[in-house]
Amino acid sequence: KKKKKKIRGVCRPCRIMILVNPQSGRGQALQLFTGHIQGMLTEASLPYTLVITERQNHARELVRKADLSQWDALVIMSGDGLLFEVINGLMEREDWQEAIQTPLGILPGGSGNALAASIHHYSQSPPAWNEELLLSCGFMLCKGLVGPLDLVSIHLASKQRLFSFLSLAWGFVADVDIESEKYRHVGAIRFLMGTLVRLASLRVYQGKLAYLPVKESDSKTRTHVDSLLPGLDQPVPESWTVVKEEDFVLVLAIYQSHLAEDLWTVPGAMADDGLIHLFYVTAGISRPALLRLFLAMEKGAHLAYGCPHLVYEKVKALRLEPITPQGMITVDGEVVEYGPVQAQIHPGLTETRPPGVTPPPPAAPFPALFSHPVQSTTIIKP
Ligand SMILES: Nc1ncnc2c1ncn2[C@@H]1O[C@H](COP(=O)(O)OP(=O)(O)OP(=O)(O)O)[C@@H](O)[C@H]1O
Repeated sequence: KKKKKKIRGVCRPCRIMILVNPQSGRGQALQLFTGHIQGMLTEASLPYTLVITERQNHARELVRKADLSQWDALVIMSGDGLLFEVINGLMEREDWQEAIQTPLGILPGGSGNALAASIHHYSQSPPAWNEELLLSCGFMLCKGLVGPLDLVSIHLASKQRLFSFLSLAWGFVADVDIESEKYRHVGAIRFLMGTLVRLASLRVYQGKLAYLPVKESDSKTRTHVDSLLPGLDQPVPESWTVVKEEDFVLVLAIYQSHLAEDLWTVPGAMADDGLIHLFYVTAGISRPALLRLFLAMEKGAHLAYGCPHLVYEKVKALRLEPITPQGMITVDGEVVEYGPVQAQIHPGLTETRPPGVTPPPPAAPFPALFSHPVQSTTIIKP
């Protein structure tokens, strides 16, 4: 049984900062907030402060400087990109260890909404899309339960280090995600449109892939300082598996169940399972077979096809070194510098419940809010 804590339950009302990106999705996030969420928060007597983001990195700068003692939770109403900004803004702070434990929430306002769809799925509710998903996330937010969330630390060739809660993608998935942004006015269907366009000009991407597989005997012990990752200029350790193939159609490392509202990519994933779910598709797959995989993903049935080009591994760390000179790599759906990249999971391990906070009832729904309970040894900033 998962332990969950409540952000309320102490003697004063909870204070929530809600960051809304008015440009996200079809540009209706603010209207969706006022139409569906505002009344819910008022009825639940949850005081909040609304911040409307004005530009890229606005939220990142804001949380980097915010007095976090003023806030019990930071909630994002946008796509996954704004949460990526907020998490990295928190990790850039001097007091990042404490800052990253601030409960974070998400209300779907984008066109992908992978984390919102994943959280809804973990709550064991039947699938929901669009406004129904928003309402579900709004209800979960009002219930105020907090659970742990895994983070993945990502190293780029420029020595930049990023923190990711969703995915690292190269090849087909990254291309579709970015190329389909121009269809964002159509909502979630943009991914299907992007998939069809990219299928028409299917590419093979050359590169080297290696990973550290999870072993049965592995316990979810706390890891040190990206201890699994050698320098990017060093060879991978012998315990790693080096993939023989070097011609790929896609490589996708994902750590939540959903890649988008209607893409149930990892049927067994949990928010804090301590795993990177690594998928890759090798060259030679036909266009119809690739399309079938993505269509089957809506019901989480893609692995059942036994497609010989699709490989799925549970790993703790991985390294990708593209050989193809140009291409797209995305982290949580955002483009990052193209080149060698490696990643390691940091399990959202311990769940500490502050003294005096009553444990939630056993039948409590899954939390809508997450924190990453880091220990001083878990992640050390460069
Ligand atoms: N007012 C704004 N104007 C333009 N861009 C903004 C604004 N506020 C935030 N952003 C940026 O928009 C980017 C995209 O945000 P996000 O992924 O959350 O939404 P989205 O792209 O609509 O979602 P999805 O990827 O699911 O379609 C983020 O990088 C964020 O920095």
